[in-house]
Amino acid sequence: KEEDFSGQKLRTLPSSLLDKGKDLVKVDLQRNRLRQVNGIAHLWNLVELNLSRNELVEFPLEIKDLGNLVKLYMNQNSIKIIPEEIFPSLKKLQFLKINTNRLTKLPSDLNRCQSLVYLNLSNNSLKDLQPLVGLRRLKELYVENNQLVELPRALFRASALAVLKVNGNALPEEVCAGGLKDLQSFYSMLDDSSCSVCTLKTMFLGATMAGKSTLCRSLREGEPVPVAEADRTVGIEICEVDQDGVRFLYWDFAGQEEYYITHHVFITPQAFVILAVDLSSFREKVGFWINNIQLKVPNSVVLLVGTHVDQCEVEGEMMKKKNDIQEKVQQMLLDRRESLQQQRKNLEELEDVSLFSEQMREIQRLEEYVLDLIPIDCTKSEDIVWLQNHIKDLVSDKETFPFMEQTLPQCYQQVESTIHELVSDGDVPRHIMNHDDLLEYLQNKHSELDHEKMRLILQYLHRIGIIMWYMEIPDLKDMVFIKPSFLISLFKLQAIVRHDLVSVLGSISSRELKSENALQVHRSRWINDFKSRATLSNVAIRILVRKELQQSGIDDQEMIEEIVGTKKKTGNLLTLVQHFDVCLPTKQNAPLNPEAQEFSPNRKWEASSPVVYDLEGGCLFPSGLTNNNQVQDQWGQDNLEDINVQVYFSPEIPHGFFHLVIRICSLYSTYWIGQNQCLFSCGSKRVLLREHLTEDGDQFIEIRGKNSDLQKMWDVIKVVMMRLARLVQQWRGLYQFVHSPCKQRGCSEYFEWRDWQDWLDQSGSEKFNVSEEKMTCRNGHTRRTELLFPVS
Ligand SMILES: Nc1nc2c(ncn2[C@@H]2O[C@H](COP(=O)(O)OP(=O)(O)OP(=O)(O)O)[C@@H](O)[C@H]2O)c(=O)[nH]1
Repeated sequence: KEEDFSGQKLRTLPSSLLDKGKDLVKVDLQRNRLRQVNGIAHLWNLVELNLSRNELVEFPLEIKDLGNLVKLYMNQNSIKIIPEEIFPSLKKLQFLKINTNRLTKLPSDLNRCQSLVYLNLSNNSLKDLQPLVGLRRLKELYVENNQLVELPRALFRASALAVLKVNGNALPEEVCAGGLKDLQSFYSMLDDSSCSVCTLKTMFLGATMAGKSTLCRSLREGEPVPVAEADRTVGIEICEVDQDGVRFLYWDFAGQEEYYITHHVFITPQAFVILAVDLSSFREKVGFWINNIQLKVPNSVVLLVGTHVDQCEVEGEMMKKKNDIQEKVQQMLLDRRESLQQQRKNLEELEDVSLFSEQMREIQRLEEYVLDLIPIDCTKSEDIVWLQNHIKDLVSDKETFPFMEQTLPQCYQQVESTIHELVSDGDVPRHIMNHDDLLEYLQNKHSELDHEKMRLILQYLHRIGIIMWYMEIPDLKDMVFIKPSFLISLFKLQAIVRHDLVSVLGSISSRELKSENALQVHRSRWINDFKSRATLSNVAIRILVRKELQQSGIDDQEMIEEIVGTKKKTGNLLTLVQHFDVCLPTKQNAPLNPEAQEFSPNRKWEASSPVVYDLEGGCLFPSGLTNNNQVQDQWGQDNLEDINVQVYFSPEIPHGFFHLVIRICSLYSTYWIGQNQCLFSCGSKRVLLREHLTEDGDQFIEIRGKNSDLQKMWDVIKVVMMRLARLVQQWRGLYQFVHSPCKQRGCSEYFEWRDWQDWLDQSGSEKFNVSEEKMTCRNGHTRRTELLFPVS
């Protein structure tokens, strides 16, 4: 009664299948090359049909005759249109997957398929979901990554709907992420009254001393504002400028290398980037910046602004430099486009192209937008005014900035004004407010907004940077930074993210040491630990932060304690930087206590003198590590029988990416970290992550496991790859390939992983698509498959 014809390169339905006629209830035809399924109507008793990952362009009309169908898989084809009059006949159909196709429109009678409970329409190009209104039993609906600008209100009134996923559409991000309830709240607010707003987050990026702060402040004032060299940006500075109906939120990023690792947190999609380039200097790495931006936010608009024109001494130097940079940028973009095209072509040439439809979509989505370089002299009024006008013209172009205008409920603005009033009234001296207090205050003024609605508004205000509220961090969710500049200045205060840390540590006075019961010897150890192991004791962090807070005039002890933390409780600030992966918590290993009382069941066990375990933890700053010695010592030699998976990144591994990868290791209790390697133990298994970077070559991260129990090792590798994949989602311009290298010494061949994304997707029903017992590489070396692939 069941037939499995999957993965057989079929182009038509075989007669051996069709002959079975009414006897069949379930057929699996996934991973073939079917463009039509003529004859399928013979199988009129079918209850489940899987046609996913084929080459269907048209939805087969004959499916209409399969009136007993309960489950239908049509995902990962190239279907463009579904004709009318199919779904009304499928009276029993409960489950339909038609995600990852090319649908632009749904048949208007889809809502007559009244048994539907599960419907997946993600990854298409749908603009309208009206045909879904009236599906009374629908419980789960997936419409992620389409082109929806609006959702029919009646959809939410369907009482059965319990899951609705709409990420990746032109709807406010936080609303989509929140799911059904939030969508309901949002639309009910929108129904009350709406307005359209133009907000543009503008980020100033570029090398240190390039003139970012000068540009930012001068554009804000409309005239040159000199910035003293001593007044370098630390962390990020934010300000707001209203110009001709457009609200610019300027984010001025610090250019020093120490801060790059915090950038990824604040660089958000749909932004305008002003990339400052010092034309009088020869150290500019424009390519580095553009690459970073492209990898993280491929759809942002980048304007290159060349500064210091007045300091280009030799005549013609400026033009030469400008042309040179522009040429290089053009070449870089061209290379990138070509490499994307090549990747696409490679995929298209593969035998079973349907397997790669998800990847193809990803590649097509990537595009870049870099505008010509504008040379200016930041000390000249007319240049600043000219740039201001130029930006004004640019942003008024809807093609360049399609995302700028959004329709939002009117109450969003009202709540924002209330918060501004609150801050300017000076009612709250602290810039930080307890979440419940803030909510109470706001609800007093806006009684029509319930908790849920207010939360959505606060989330929106957080996204655009008006307030900062990290509701996803348990330790911080009760706290709202109603003045984000304060948070940034905390980062600035954050004694620990700074370029001159060693000298700051050296300047800690005896009195300051005493406040934490520390001695001079401790101070020396902190300096040594930081220099040699990139680790800083929590005690030192507390001293530095307290000092900075006091220096900036904050004397509220309760608040200082909350931010700084105590021996028992981590301060807010540390929680924050750890959450942002700027540093990792480390435990200083306490030596085993030989006096410790042995544990035996049923006998009361008492801890030995707690003093032995009272060594305080610290923070590790991966960016400060300079070698891999410790990791190497622990790992020993590579072994030919190690499990070895290579995850390639195209076009390259982003700057600072490996520091985030390290985080994966730190989730296991025993781990060692080096400059570009990290190692962890999970039970008896050891797994090494190693970054391979060459300027011109392929860049990849190697995951290597010492071969103990194979199945268990693959399980651990799967966890690592899942975390890696989740991390990569933050770099929308990044593309991954996975290989297992041939295990023969000296052989450069490899085995390509195909279905690894499905393998990682725990909800995916498909298994890993390798069935042979042994695999042979192109050079003829044979190995057992389970050493190369996680065969289930
Ligand atoms: N003569 C001249 N000086 C400029 C120009 N642009 C910036 N400067 C000066 O260059 C120095 C560095 O400028 P900043 O704006 O602080 O540079 P930044 O990129 O913000 O630097 P970081 O904060 O370290 O990242 C300051 O002293 C500016 O006054 C320019 O076009 N001409």
